[in-house]
Amino acid sequence: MEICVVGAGYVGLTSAAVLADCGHSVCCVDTNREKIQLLNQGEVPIFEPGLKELITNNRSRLTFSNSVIENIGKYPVIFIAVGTPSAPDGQTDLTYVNSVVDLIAHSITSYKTIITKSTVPPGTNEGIFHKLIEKGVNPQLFNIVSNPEFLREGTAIADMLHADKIVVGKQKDDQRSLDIIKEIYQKIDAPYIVTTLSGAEMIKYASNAFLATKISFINEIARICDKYEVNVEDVRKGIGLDPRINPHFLQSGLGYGGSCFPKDVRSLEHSALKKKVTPIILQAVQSVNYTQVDYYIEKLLTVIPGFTEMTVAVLGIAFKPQTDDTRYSPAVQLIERLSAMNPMVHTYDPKARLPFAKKENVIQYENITQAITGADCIIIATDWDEFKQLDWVEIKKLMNGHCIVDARNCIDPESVEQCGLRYIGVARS
Ligand SMILES: NC(=O)c1ccc[n+]([C@@H]2O[C@H](COP(=O)([O-])OP(=O)(O)OC[C@H]3O[C@@H](n4cnc5c(N)ncnc54)[C@H](O)[C@@H]3O)[C@@H](O)[C@H]2O)c1
Ligand SMILES: O=c1ccn([C@@H]2O[C@H](COP(=O)(O)OP(=O)(O)O[C@H]3O[C@H](CO)[C@@H](O)[C@H](O)[C@H]3O)[C@@H](O)[C@H]2O)c(=O)[nH]1
Repeated sequence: MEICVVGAGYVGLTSAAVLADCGHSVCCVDTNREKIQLLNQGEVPIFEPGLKELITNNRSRLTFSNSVIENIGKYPVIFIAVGTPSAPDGQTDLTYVNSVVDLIAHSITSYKTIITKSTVPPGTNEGIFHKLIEKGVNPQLFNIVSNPEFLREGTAIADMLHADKIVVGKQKDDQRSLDIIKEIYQKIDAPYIVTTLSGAEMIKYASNAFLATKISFINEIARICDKYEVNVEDVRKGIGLDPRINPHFLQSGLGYGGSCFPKDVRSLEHSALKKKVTPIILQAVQSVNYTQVDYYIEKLLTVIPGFTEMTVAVLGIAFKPQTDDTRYSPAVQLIERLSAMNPMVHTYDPKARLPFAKKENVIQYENITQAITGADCIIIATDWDEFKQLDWVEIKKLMNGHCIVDARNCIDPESVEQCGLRYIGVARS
């Protein structure tokens, strides 16, 4: 198949590389000149494990270009993988998706299968169909497919290659698109869920909202555990063994972040309110998450005397390990709060850079040793493996104080305490 992937972000690049690896001829286009230039020089503008290698191995079937409209016009299959950020009122900003639809309307001369990978609110793909018709495009010239993506950053390639499902939303009686999708994903062994355009859109939002709900649920349970001196890790294990609950997405910490959960839960809330449905659970999920960093800081102020006088080393900037993405990162939120409160904040992340303008009292170090040296307190804000494997005897020698705050419950309390350091987890007494 000849495929044009529009958008060279996390999803666009991963899709392009995986589709090329499946034997298709793929052109990935983006308006961002710097990204395309880097890609054409053999570099990858984001950190995603294995992506650089996959792109390099499939270079014969994979091209990158800034000529967006030319390639949209040329290819029979178009994947829309552009960003769908939050607008200030919480609804999804469809500017980028709409700009691609405009380009399709301007360039279409032969039949196209238009596949939306971007996460878009229920009704959007129906809207794309009507928009193209309104712009005078012959309905015989295209079909629209909603094919949401469920990959996670950090494990994006495996998630795509070994997807647990392929969701296809299509228009009634459109067998042609389903056949094309099945050909595209021929090498991926996953069950198909075939539904309407809006059905597929809703599956994506419901999936993210459910996972976010699990996280806020365990974070609320952690708050209650804390007051009763119960170890939330025991509770997590205890409930997680029940197959109806399962152990995934029950790790308490600073709350969920990233480019998807915060914006998608908010967008679903907006979609509900638009139809006069009060999404009580979605609102509660967000309420727990919005307050989680502050709740945790309050706790530190209570249990660590003189906390505001301390030099704090925050380990982790990315919203989760194995990515350089800092969008809605709770670690960044934490660093910002501490910088307004503490005299000095050191930080270190194996891949991510601080996304905000330089602050006098915040220093990002290039290695962990420098970040820790002289710190009164260390806070683990992102659960990178590098932080789980630290040698606490050596750490103690470098520190000025003795507080180790494990804001992701990712290290063994005993190994810290054996070295004469104080361990403070999330509801982990
Ligand atoms: N990041 C994830 O883990 C993930 C997973 C599943 C689904 N999604 C969804 O996939 C979509 C893309 O997410 P992302 O994280 O890859 O986004 P991103 O912000 O990393 O990348 C989007 C890219 O689209 C490009 N773009 C915007 N308008 C364009 C246009 N008119 N023509 C060509 N390129 C254009 C931008 O320059 C940018 O490089 C979003 O809807 C997101 O919700 C993301
Ligand atoms: O038990 C857990 C699991 C995750 N998190 C946090 O939740 C956020 C999101 O994590 P994760 O889901 O692993 O990352 P994403 O790459 O954002 O992936 C989510 O969002 C994508 C974009 O829609 C979807 O495709 C994926 O299926 C969905 O997992 C991160 O801040 C994690 O630290 C927790 O706090 N506790």
